[in-house]
Amino acid sequence: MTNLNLAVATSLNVTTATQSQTSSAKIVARNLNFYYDGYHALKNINMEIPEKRVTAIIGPSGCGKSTLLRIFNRIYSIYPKLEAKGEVLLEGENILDARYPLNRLRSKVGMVFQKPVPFPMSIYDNIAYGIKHYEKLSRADMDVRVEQALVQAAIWDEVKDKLKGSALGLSGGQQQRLCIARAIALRPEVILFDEPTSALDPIATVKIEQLVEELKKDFTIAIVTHNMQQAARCSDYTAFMYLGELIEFGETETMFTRPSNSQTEAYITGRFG
Ligand SMILES: Nc1ncnc2c1ncn2[C@@H]1O[C@H](COP(=O)(O)OP(=O)(O)OP(=O)(O)O)[C@@H](O)[C@H]1O
Repeated sequence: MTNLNLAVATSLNVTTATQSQTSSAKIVARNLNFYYDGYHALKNINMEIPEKRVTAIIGPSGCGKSTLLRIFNRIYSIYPKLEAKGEVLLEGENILDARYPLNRLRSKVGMVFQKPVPFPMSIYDNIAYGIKHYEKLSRADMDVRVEQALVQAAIWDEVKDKLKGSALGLSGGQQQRLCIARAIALRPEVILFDEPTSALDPIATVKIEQLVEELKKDFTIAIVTHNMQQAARCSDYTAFMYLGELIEFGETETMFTRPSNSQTEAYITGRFG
């Protein structure tokens, strides 16, 4: 502990270690390699994302964090010349297999991006829009689903009186929670967060972190973050990546207090990256 950044270490959620022992793997990456037009961006990644826990993916810029996250919902497949090799199993099925239907994958694995991008429509329609793609609901059932998603994303009280108002009129933090509500509304099993607070002020950031903590009761969560304190505060497990490789994976408390790899320790303590 003495060598480590005390501010980060003291942020740790110490309850997580005991919780984590009972969780099974929701996503399993096996011998995963990824290439951008021949450039080898991910090198033989083997890791497990535990169910209904928060897994943080950390590492210096360009190490492959976002690439890994995006493979988990196969976003890359819309671009030519990008290739994944190996397996990513979601509940035992390989989602990299082209026969795994993209529609099914997108309904099971939601994504929240760095910059909130609400659709240019009402708050209500932002949530209802995605649901309509997958389900035919009556007006009354849709109202219930929209409300549930907004409640679960901790934004209902702020928007319940202006559901017909434009989503673009919300603050950045509110827009990000709306985007989280949009993902939740499809009832996914996994939610991927790609630096969800990097465009937000500290107060909005705290709200999102509290929300992530709350959401793990119902969802499996993976979050890419540059913020060590955020990883320490809101994750149960941490994956440290460097130059396209997974260097260390473990319980967050252990990683931040007793990392087994010297590169992990150097990164966590701010000596590089
Ligand atoms: N579309 C692309 N085409 C070619 N190379 C890419 C592309 N996207 C990413 N890369 C390369 O793949 C590697 C991993 O990038 P990635 O964005 O996954 O890293 P990261 O750890 O998320 O970085 P950051 O923290 O800066 O967002 C980097 O070397 C990057 O330059």
